[in-house]
Amino acid sequence: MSDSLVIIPTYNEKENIERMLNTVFALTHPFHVLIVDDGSPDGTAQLVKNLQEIYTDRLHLLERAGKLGLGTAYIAGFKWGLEHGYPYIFEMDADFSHNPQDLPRLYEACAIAGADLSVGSRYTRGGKVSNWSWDRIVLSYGASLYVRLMTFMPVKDPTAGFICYRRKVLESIDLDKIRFVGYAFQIEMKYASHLLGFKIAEVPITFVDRVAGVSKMSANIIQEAIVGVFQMCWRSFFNSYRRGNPM
Ligand SMILES: Nc1nc2c(ncn2[C@@H]2O[C@H](COP(=O)(O)OP(=O)(O)O[C@H]3O[C@H](CO)[C@@H](O)[C@H](O)[C@@H]3O)[C@@H](O)[C@H]2O)c(=O)[nH]1
Repeated sequence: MSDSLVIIPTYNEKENIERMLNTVFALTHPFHVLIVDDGSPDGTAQLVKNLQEIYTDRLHLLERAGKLGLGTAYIAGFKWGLEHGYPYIFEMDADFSHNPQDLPRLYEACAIAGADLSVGSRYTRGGKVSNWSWDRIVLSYGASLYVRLMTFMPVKDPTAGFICYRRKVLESIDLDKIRFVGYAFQIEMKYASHLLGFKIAEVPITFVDRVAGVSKMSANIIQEAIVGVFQMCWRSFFNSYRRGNPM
């Protein structure tokens, strides 16, 4: 048994997933991995099944029928991780935009330094973005500013998707109340954690744009974030994300 589960959502990541898994499993800390694949037409899930023959106890696979969005993939993964008893549960992209070598630093920020969740942050001191197009930088930085102004969250990179959660955070949040399915899901999870009083630490990382495969960013995802953040703040005025509270 390991104390750490890394959830990696995948949609058409055949070009990245084998190298990613080999890298994670070569780390000194004995991370386990759960792949949540949404029926990738490129055969990502079959490749993961082949790798399960090598990484028998450490590599798990959840298959879903179709592309249901990043947010619901993580929610399914969180529920699986909680059911299987992991004390620390991580989010990470499959495409090396998050460097798996940074996983131990996120772990230490929680397990040693005492944060409830640690966020791999591009916009905290020491963090940066490498080889992104200027329009993607403007969009991402603008989104972060917008969210910080709307929510008053003390998090410089609220859209970040490289995270370590202590299980108590995921147990406290009513995961069925998380409404965003796209990347705004990242904002909503941090917002819920913040409202419930959990201690959020930002760990500086360098985010590198993917070299293989394509981003799944779309106009719908951006629209969900702009309109949705406003609705999210409004709703939270009246109700709580805490498990057991009506919303
Ligand atoms: N299962 C599943 N996986 C998905 C889906 N959409 C994307 N993914 C997976 O989610 C990861 C991130 O997808 P990308 O499309 O590469 O994301 P990105 O544009 O680089 O966005 C990253 O940065 C954003 C902030 O700038 C983050 O908000 C986002 O979570 C992600 O880390 C990849 O492993 C990808 O295969 C989906 O519908 N279903």
